[in-house]
Amino acid sequence: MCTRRTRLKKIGQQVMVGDRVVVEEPDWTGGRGAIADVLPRQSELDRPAIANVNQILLVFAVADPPLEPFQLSRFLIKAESTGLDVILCLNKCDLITEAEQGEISDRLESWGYKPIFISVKNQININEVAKYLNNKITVIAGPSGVGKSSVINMLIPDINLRVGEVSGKLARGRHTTRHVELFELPDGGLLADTPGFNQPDLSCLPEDLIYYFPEARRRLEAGSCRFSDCLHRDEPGCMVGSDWERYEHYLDFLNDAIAYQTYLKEQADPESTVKVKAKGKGESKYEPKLESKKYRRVSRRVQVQSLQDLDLDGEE
Ligand SMILES: Nc1nc2c(ncn2[C@@H]2O[C@H](COP(=O)(O)OP(=O)(O)OP(=O)(O)O)[C@@H](O)[C@H]2O)c(=O)[nH]1
Ligand SMILES: [Zn+2]
Repeated sequence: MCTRRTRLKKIGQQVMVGDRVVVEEPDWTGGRGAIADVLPRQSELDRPAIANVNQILLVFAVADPPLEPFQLSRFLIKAESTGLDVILCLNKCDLITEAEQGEISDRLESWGYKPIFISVKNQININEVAKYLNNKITVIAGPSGVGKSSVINMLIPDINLRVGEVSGKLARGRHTTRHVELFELPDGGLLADTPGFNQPDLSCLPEDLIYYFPEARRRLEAGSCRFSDCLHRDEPGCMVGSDWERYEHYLDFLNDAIAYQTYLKEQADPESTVKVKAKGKGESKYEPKLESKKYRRVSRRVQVQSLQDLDLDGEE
């Protein structure tokens, strides 16, 4: 509803969903105004393109569809790679016993997570989830059919999402992957939805990957590997080791990451317009390749974070 001041256009300042802006000359009745300034962003996600997101609410189901560890791991890694906080919510707990819940809980604790078991059907722990979302900007993600729409409906009763119906998908902006909307939570805070997808694309660098595993990250916080370029595949003096459940997942994702890096190197010919700037500790990022060093911007405060391909719904 607002226009962007010419000055902002000249400096190429984009306005994103989630941005805090200064609006001049607001026309309250017409719902119009002019955006004069965009305040510094705390975070920036691609896909969905939202600024100032605080956390990701990852929703999985304990059954129907069955909880698949490798798929869960993949979503967790993708979420961790944004650098945002991750809340793991396991829905449909009405479908399993308490003992089964305990087993899942123990297992995920060894991964470095403390899942919240919920049931939209039996209204279990919904308030617990609501507390986490209070006054934060949250993006909800997870595979298809786990109950994301059901959770959103429960948290925001007047949103009128039609659960499990194709026609209801329009309400979530599913028909266009460009559509991003922040919904207001009744007790304060904003929630954005991402369309369902089954295999998020992992486009991180090999040296960053290990930091997206909390259980391995902990070991690296306790001390460094002997080799600074250690990829934690049994190198001598490695602090990470192989005695952790998700080590196999790590090796699998590492192969993807190495393939990705090879691809980037192939792209890194003089014609290429982007390059990867690796800062280590999970902070690599792309930046435009500039002619010479003196034109390069000094390190940006705002960390450009990517939640790419969270909306690979195939309709783009
Ligand atoms: N047993 C049980 N079923 C649930 C629960 N929550 C949701 N469901 C059912 O799970 C199915 C999928 O729910 P949705 O909310 O559409 O799932 P979604 O994650 O939004 O799925 P997509 O729109 O495909 O991304 C529906 O049939 C719901 O009724 C729950 O707590 N327990
Ligand atoms: Zn190592």
